[in-house]
Amino acid sequence: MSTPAMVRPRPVHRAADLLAAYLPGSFFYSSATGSLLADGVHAPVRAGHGSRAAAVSEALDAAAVHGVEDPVVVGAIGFRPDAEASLVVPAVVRRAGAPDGSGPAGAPASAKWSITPRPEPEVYADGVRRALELIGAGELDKVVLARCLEVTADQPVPVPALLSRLVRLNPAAHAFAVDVSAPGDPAPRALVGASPELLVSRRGTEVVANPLAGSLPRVADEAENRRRVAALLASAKDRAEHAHVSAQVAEVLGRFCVDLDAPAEPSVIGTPTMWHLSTRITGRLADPTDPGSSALALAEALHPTPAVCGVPVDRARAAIAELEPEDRGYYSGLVGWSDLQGDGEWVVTIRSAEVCDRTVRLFAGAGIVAGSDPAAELAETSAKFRTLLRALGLEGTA
Ligand SMILES: C=C(O[C@@H]1C=C(C(=O)O)C=C[C@H]1O)C(=O)O
Repeated sequence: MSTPAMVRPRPVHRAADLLAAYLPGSFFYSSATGSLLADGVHAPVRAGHGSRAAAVSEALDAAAVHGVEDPVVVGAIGFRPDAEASLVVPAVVRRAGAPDGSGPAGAPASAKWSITPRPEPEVYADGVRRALELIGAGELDKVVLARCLEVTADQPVPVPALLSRLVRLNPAAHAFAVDVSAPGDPAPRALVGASPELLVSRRGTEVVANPLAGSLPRVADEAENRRRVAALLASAKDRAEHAHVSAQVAEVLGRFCVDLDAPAEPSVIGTPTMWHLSTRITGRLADPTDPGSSALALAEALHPTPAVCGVPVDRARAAIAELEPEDRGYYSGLVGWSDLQGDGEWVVTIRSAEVCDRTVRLFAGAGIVAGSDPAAELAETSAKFRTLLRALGLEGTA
């Protein structure tokens, strides 16, 4: 079994050192398994939907032939099949352990802000009603509807400080910052976030996925939080919403794995702002030497899970295109890294924003199934925005 890149013996850095060294244009990723900072571009990886995993393996092989030691590919892929992707073999990679809560916290930006919801909250709630009609008519079983907050400051938003605060406030999350600048952007564009959701990781033969779906906002009062956790576990609506995701993830991984372990009952995980039903699914790869079983190949086979799209997937995509006025861009896509051995870690791009100069575009979505309540779904998206709003120093706004 190959040793995962992030735990290979390395010159010792602390996650806080990597965060302090992060500059706009770098790639940063941290999770409970370690941290990675990548700079420069040895080679970009250009490939479309369906051929990315193969292009990534080729780019990694070519980088190894060119003498790059332990090459990795890092980056992000957008939601739609024809969406943008930003994948590179970086020139320099530094690794460290998991964030330990130390390091720069970065003061909240003191800028003046204006916040524009897109669409207006009532329009989002109307979209939920329309989705419920489609579900009632038997067109759909589940669809995830998202909305956007466009936040504009009176000065450029400092991405390093925002990233540091995201990591400090969400030490257990999969935190990331990816340069997603594209031709035509008025300034460099960064995708930043603190996702609670592991799409898939692969280390040697071991595969792990941790789908989430079915949520309630977390509050300050601990007795109320205990009630919410119990309510979530007891809610038939939330369990049905969750089961769509856990079943699809287990079905897809079952094509690649032997010894798949998919618990029948969800548990609850907490983030600083939310409670989610969660299922940790593990498996052993049938053929780890097959390039078609790389971490990114698994991620592409899973994406989009019903945690961000819906069931059936094509009708859910069509409903999203009809009911969401804003293009999702990188939101609800995937972010992560893959190495030469095919190991890697890819997370669902949620609790995220795209930052370009003075503008921050936040997205948050909620799964709609029979029994969903438009006001509760709207409140759920507001609560999900809190991850980024807190990091921006804009707590209490949505
Ligand atoms: C779509 C988002 O989150 C996803 C949807 C969830 C839900 O509908 O309950 C829960 C966690 C995530 O899988 C988001 O945060 O924007």
